[in-house]
Amino acid sequence: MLIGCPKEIKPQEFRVGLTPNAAQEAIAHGHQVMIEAGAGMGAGFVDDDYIAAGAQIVENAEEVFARADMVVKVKEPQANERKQLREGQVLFTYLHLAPDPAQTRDLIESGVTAIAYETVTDRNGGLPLLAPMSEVAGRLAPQMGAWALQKANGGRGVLMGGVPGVRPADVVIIGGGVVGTASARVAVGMGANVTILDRSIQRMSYLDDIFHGRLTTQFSDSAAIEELIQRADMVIGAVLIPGAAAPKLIRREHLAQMKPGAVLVDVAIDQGGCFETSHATTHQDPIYEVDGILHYCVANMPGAVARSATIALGNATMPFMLALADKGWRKACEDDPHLLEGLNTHAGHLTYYAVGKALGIDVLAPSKALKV
Ligand SMILES: NC(=O)C1=CN([C@@H]2O[C@H](COP(=O)(O)OP(=O)(O)OC[C@H]3O[C@@H](n4cnc5c(N)ncnc54)[C@H](O)[C@@H]3O)[C@@H](O)[C@H]2O)C=CC1
Ligand SMILES: CC(=O)C(=O)O
Ligand SMILES: [Mg+2]
Repeated sequence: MLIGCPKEIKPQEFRVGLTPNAAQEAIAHGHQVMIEAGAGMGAGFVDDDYIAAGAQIVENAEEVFARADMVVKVKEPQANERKQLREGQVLFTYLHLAPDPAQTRDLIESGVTAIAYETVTDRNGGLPLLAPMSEVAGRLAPQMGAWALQKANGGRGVLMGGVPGVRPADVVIIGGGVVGTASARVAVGMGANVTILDRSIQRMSYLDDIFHGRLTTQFSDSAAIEELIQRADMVIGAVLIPGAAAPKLIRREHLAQMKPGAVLVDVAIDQGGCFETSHATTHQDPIYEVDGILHYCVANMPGAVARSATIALGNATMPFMLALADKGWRKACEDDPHLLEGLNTHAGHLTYYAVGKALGIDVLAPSKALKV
């Protein structure tokens, strides 16, 4: 199979879909790999690294999209990239379709077989291709929030760890999955007073165990959220209902009850965000203010630490990428129901139920899509 990897074109996205190591593995499996010139630069991989791995460098993305049997990327295809996708081609990348009707329509119309990293599952009920980036974004969230809390950036001027005789920042984390746990680890490490909310008692029990009383867990209902945000300096939104649009847990009227200059970090923004007033921002212009409350809503946070994030993502995607290349998408998905969960569009059909529900589009069952 000919595997192609274009340079990412989303603003300030420096990750790359294939590392030189992944390219070398694919070539060892008998495949050909084509990389757009300069695609790895932002993550510290030069063209010569790919050439040494046995890959071919091509001058532009058009050639990658035109020739590749499978396109491997990081971010959802942008409008210009979507025009170049076609039926019979496999696209393997993050998609986040539920909050993105335009992308969903374009992918369906293109006929491409699109497998979304964020909906591939594992046998423990986890999301193995989302988890590495959730680890990264989760660790970044308190760091970005702490920066926004600084007075010069519009924040309350509160230091995360406080100082002797002065209270630390109150940090509320909604959602105690991979992002929430990683955020808690960093916020606790910075000395903040951390409360983490989830709806899974089992998950809170795990968090209670591993943090040894260094944070408080609380069941996530609207009363608890309303009470906690009134004294919060920072709220981190880290909920997920896989594949679905994020529930809006803080609405605009709640902002008036918060402390002026408090910060909302909406990590769940790639699924539409869990605060009503959130809209996606970029690393170039990451924060904005609504009713005196700062919002940080960067939808590709790991792009800020592109090298660490690219390697972490590449480690996770490699076995799936190899299975897709070795067996073809159909056999790979037939053999692995967890990979089949990643199938979001195929041959003009939407094949993921939570997206269909969010956007009101009919869905072809993935098991039936295997036969189309
Ligand atoms: N902005 C960015 O750059 C990035 C964003 N993300 C996003 O972060 C979000 C979280 O991802 P993960 O932590 O990997 O998911 P996860 O599945 O590990 O954790 C989600 C948690 O939310 C909990 N939850 C669901 N509904 C809830 C509610 N109403 N209140 C409180 N908790 C609730 C679940 O029980 C679960 O523990 C996703 O939307 C993901 O796409 C992930 C990586 C990068
Ligand atoms: C998960 C995701 O959207 C990202 O890493 O950018
Ligand atoms: Mg994202």
